[in-house]
Amino acid sequence: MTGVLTLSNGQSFKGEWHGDAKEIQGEVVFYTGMTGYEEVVTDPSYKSQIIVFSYPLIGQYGVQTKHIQSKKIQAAGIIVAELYEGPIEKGAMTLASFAEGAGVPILSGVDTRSIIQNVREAGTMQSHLSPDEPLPDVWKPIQTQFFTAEQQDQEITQLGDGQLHIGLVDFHYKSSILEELLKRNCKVSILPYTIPTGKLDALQVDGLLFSNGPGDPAALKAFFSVYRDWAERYPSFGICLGHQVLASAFGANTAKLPYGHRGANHPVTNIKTGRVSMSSQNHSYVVDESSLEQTPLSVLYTNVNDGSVEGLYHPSLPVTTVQFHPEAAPGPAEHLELFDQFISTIQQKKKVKIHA
Ligand SMILES: NC(=O)CC[C@H](N)C(=O)O
Repeated sequence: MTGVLTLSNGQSFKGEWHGDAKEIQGEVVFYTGMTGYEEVVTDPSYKSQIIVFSYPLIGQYGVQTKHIQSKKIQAAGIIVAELYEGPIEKGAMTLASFAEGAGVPILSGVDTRSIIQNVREAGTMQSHLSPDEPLPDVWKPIQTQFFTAEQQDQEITQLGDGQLHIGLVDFHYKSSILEELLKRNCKVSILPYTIPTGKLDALQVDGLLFSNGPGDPAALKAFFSVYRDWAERYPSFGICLGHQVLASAFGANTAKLPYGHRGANHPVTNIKTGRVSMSSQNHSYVVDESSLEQTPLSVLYTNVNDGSVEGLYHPSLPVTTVQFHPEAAPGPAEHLELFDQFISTIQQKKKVKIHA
């Protein structure tokens, strides 16, 4: 069956339609990594987006549950130049059957380069993906708000039984972030982002990790003063949305990039050491550097390509944030050391506390 992607700038692209899904609308974004489609489509930060993969062949190693980042496919749609449909390793399933089971359409055989050129020129835009359905009269606005200020009826889940107790502030975390903490022998409490401060304090965590997540960080505005209070009292590490939220909590502003950074080879410079390293990225929003003047935070990393802010630190508190993804799932593993640094900062602080 044929399907068609129509961008809100009027350009349309025909391809082969896979699955039973009907018409969907979503923001088109593109991912430039050569591998990692299993992690990408299940990463909650891609919630409701239609992902175009720039690498020309996708699906070549199937899908294995050990790589997936959440319970389901989070992307609204998947667009590839060529879809590999098998044979695949025993125990894996094809990307097509994984997506079909999740009700997520794949459009293959599409000129992905041209779609990406459009997005690079016009910016990320709303799009319509359907099996030859007529275009809608009214385009839905791009969904950017994924959080509500109401108290969520979410349990606190505890995993691991290590000495260090980390609170993972859950903005729809990737499972590999949790795994990095568990690998380092931490006890982890997964905290609803709306957890009341009294309840958090009662848990007596040693540090907080503010997770990745979908959409606009401004959607969490109602909590910024609460998160600032937490970060001033607990060693804190923010990843991607967590970085944006912590920066905002300390008074910074965020802005939307024209087409975002999504890939596995984004070079960043550590301002303190001058070292350039490769990072995995997936974001649309960035911290506005000029707004940092109104905060106590300083820049730790910048993006080599466009100079945007890629990480922050607090000069006197154990607070570090990164816009990129140190958990490297998928992507280069050279920033895994940031988890070690987070843990050792907490350990040092605990030692001081014990000997004080
Ligand atoms: N990976 C993330 O946490 C993404 C953060 C945010 N949703 C953005 O697009 O900028």
